Amino acid sequence: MPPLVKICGLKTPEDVDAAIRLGATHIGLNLYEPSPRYVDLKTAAELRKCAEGRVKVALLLVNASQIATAEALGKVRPDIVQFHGSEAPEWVAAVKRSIPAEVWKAVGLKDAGTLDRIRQYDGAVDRILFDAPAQAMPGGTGTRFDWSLLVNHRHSIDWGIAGGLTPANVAEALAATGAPLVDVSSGVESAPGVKDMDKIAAFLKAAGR
Ligand SMILES: O=C(O)c1ccccc1NCC(=O)[C@H](O)[C@H](O)COP(=O)(O)O
Repeated sequence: MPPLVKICGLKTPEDVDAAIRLGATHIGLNLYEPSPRYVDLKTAAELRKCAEGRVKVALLLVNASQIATAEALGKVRPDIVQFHGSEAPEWVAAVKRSIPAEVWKAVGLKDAGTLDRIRQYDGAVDRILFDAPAQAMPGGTGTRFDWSLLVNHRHSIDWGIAGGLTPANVAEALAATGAPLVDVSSGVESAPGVKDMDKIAAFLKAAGR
C-alpha cells in the first residue's frame, strides 16, 4: 500500500489544486507567523474550503495560546490539528477531547530517549510526526533526523516522518523506516515558501503514489 503523503505549507489555491491533482492525501496550512509558509486565518479558511472533501487538511500551530487555538480551529475547521511546538500532552489531549478533528503531535527526533519520552502522548493524540530536531525554526528546516532510530521501534500509535525529505531521498526514507506517512515542505520548493509543482509531482511519484 502506498504511503500517505502530506504536502505542507501551501499558500495559494493553485498550490492546493496542484497538490491534490498530483496525488497528495493530505495538505498542511501553517499559522506560525515567523515561517515563510505562514498564511493568515482568512487565507487558511479559504484554502481549507478549496480542499474540502478532496484531501485531508492539517492546520499547523506552534505553541499557540488557548484563545488563538480556539479561534483558528473555529474559523478553519481543519480535519487535523498539527501541534508543532512544545505543547504538553495534557493540552493536546484536552484539544482532542473538544473537537471532532484528528490531533497530531510533531516531535523532533534526536535520540532513543525521545522515543521513550513520546510515550506520554499515547492516548493524547492520533498520530506522532517524527521530524528533525528544532533549529532556529521548529519545523520546515530541510534537515533530516537519523532514520535508523526508527528501525525496530515498536510504534504504539499511528505515525509518520518529516524533515529534509526530497524527491531524491523519499524512497530511501520509506525503505529505511517503513513509515505509513511522509510529510514534506522545503523539499518541494524552488525558494522558501514557494512550492514547485514539478518537485511535488516528482516527490509523489518517488513515494509511490
Ligand atoms: O514549514 C515551516 O516553515 C514550519 C515552521 C514551523 C513549524 C513547522 C513547520 N513545518 C511543519 C511541517 O510539517 C514540515 O513539513 C516539516 O517540518 C518538514 O519540513 P521540511 O524539512 O522543510 O520538509
